[in-house]
Amino acid sequence: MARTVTTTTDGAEMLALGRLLALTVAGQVPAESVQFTDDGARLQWLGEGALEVTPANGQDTGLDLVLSAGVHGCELIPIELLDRLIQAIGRNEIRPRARLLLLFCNPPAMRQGVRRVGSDLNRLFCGRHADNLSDEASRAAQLEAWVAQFFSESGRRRWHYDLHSAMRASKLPQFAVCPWVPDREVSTESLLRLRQAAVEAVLVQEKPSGTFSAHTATRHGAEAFTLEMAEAAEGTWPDCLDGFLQAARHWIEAAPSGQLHMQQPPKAFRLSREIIKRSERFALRLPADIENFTALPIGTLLAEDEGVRWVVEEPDAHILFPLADVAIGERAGLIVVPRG
Ligand SMILES: O=C(O)CCC(=O)N[C@@H](CCC(=O)O)C(=O)O
Ligand SMILES: [Zn+2]
Repeated sequence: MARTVTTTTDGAEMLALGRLLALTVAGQVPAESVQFTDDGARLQWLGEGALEVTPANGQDTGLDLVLSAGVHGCELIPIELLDRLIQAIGRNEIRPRARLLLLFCNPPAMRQGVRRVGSDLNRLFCGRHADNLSDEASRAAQLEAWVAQFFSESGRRRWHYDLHSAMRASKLPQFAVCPWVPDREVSTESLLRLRQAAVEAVLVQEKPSGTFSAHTATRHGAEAFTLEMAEAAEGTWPDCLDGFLQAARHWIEAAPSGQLHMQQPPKAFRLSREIIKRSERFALRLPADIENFTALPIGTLLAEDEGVRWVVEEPDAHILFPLADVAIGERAGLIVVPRG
């Protein structure tokens, strides 16, 4: 049985496939595409950046869990979080009792440390790659194909957490975006599970989008979220990142969820308005370092564009994802308000 191992700095043995991040960034094909942990979990390299894990015989508890990161190559914290989880599986420290699909989504952007090389990958899912000939469109199609194969068995629970980082401080350090699914309200249990992972807020979307989590939610019925992980200034590691790692470990090991019902669900927001960049004259009129979820008094000027001024009209408004450096026609910020 194939079993290339390396030794980590603390002397522990690590399966070569536990180094998926290093393989992906180096553009290497592993010598062995299938490996087994000491406990018998099966790791299979599917292609660049993609690893499928099958629990050892008799250990599968019926959950299909997708964890993805690196859709935007400059978002380093989520990439590190996923790497830590994969390495822990490769060292047999985390013992999977769920099927896993672990994805580093955008290797070219990760290599360059940029949000995107060409098109924004996270706008090309739900089939939106179809009329697009870019490399990102092919990657979106490939990711969709892996997910479709992974979720092909009916009757199993399906979860997907797509890990991102908003690249700015946030009044609510860790938050989620819940994609819109026709005729489906987000389940209380999945919201409580977010809280368990140290997620403090959730933006509940009310219209379709082309994100990866929207794809798995709408096409595969998965409980899917984009998670915006907390920022960590150099040399720091906020507790909520460990909170997420601990929760993810519990999900992978199918550990009892404990006092889930005792948790308060995250604070819910809905989208009031999307600020769309219409021309090269677009300018944000907010401080460059404004934190996500900063409250916006009525009358605040947010942005100006050709013939348009974005001024706050709604009570209890907050800013999310302000970013002027986007393509024309794309979102340059969101005005969100508490939900119901
Ligand atoms: O847009 C930002 O400021 C960076 C964070 C980020 O990449 N967010 C995701 C949100 C996806 C969603 O709405 O589910 C994105 O913009 O793709
Ligand atoms: Zn992102």
